[in-house]
Amino acid sequence: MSNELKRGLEGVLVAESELSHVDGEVGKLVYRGYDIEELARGASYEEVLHLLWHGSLPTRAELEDLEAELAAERAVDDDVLSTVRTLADAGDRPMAALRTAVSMLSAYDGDDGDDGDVLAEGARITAKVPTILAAFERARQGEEAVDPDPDLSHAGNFLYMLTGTEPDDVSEETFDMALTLHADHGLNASTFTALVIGSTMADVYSSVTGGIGALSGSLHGGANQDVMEMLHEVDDSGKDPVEWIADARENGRRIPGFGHRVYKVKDPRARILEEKLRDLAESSGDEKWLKYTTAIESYLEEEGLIEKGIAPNVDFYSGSVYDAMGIPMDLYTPIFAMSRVGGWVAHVHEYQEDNRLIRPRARYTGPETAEFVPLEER
Ligand SMILES: CC(=O)SCCNC(=O)CCNC(=O)[C@H](O)C(C)(C)COP(=O)(O)OP(=O)(O)OC[C@H]1O[C@@H](n2cnc3c(N)ncnc32)[C@H](O)[C@@H]1OP(=O)(O)O
Ligand SMILES: O=C([O-])CC(=O)C(=O)O
Repeated sequence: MSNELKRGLEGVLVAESELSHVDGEVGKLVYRGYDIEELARGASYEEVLHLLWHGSLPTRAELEDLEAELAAERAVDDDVLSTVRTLADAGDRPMAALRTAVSMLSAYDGDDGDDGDVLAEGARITAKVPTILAAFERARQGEEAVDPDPDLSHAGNFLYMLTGTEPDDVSEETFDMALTLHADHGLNASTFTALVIGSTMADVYSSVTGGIGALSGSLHGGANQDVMEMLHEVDDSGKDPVEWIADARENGRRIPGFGHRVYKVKDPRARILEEKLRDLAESSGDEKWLKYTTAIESYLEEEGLIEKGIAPNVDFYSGSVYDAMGIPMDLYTPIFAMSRVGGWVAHVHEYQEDNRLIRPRARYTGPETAEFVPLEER
């Protein structure tokens, strides 16, 4: 048994997977062999779910079946929605409220005779996450929840439930593309969390709840909100973005949206989102965040950060895209979860096909022996 310590499990292989591959040296991401760029531009999120869950891009009939399955499962029990409203009133963060609500869903699963079927239960969770998030946001705004519309796509229906208005084509396509881009990414921290939980043969509600918790942190999915907070900080400072970022670097600050455990070059998803941001900024005429983000990236490149392998990741440009769509900042990470739930479900399903309990070890650095002293003598 090897005693080599791999801090943060860097580079450790713990499973085989056919789902997605990240080539961090050249900046390439594929889902089951399909390049992320082609999927982002050519496939809907529902097509990507079919690819991840069922192994192939769907035929028209298969896609219609999956769309109908998801649309039929969008409604969320009133008890769960009432808890969501309570959490919104109490000032809970949306990511925390989502974690609580997903955990609660297991009590209202509907028992379709498929108890323990990861794909069936996973599809139900995937269908309900947008409803939960939209209801949370509406409650915060003092508005009634909007019922899901089964005729709209996964992306379009979320935007509709959020605003009460059917989205235009550009918003729906942009949001759908963002969902596709975030759906899966190898054994990232939240997927690994879901897998560890799944490897004990716990239910998929537990895996997804754990995945949401892991994704919320600032080193992982939470970074998309941090990027937007940084951009506001730059703006509020009245400084030029380059001056601001130079000061931040001098003060030893980590730059959110930069750096990645696997990518040593710019994340291909960041390229696609940057391009999308450029299109949105050009058509709206509001180029502020585009100017700030690109100025920061150029400065960090000149400073040699990118050469050192600390390059823009998926979180660097996504927030500015969501902002252009009028989405509040603290929904960015829950939206990441809304997409990544598809990947979590796919990985748990795949892993459990040939399951082995995941149980690594820590090198013990405590004392060899210690003499026990009873409480009354301490
Ligand atoms: C969807 C996602 O999860 S993508 C990642 C989202 N997270 C972020 O954007 C947060 C900012 N980025 C980071 O904190 C890191 O790059 C991580 C956590 C993503 C990856 O980190 P790791 O692979 O563990 O690298 P680690 O934290 O060991 O950093 C290695 C070196 O790069 C530096 N570094 C890494 N990221 C950054 C950054 N964003 N800004 C400045 N320096 C950085 C570290 O300071 C460290 O330098 P040192 O060796 O001189 O001490
Ligand atoms: O892969 C990772 O470590 C982080 C992640 O989830 C992503 O980049 O989408």
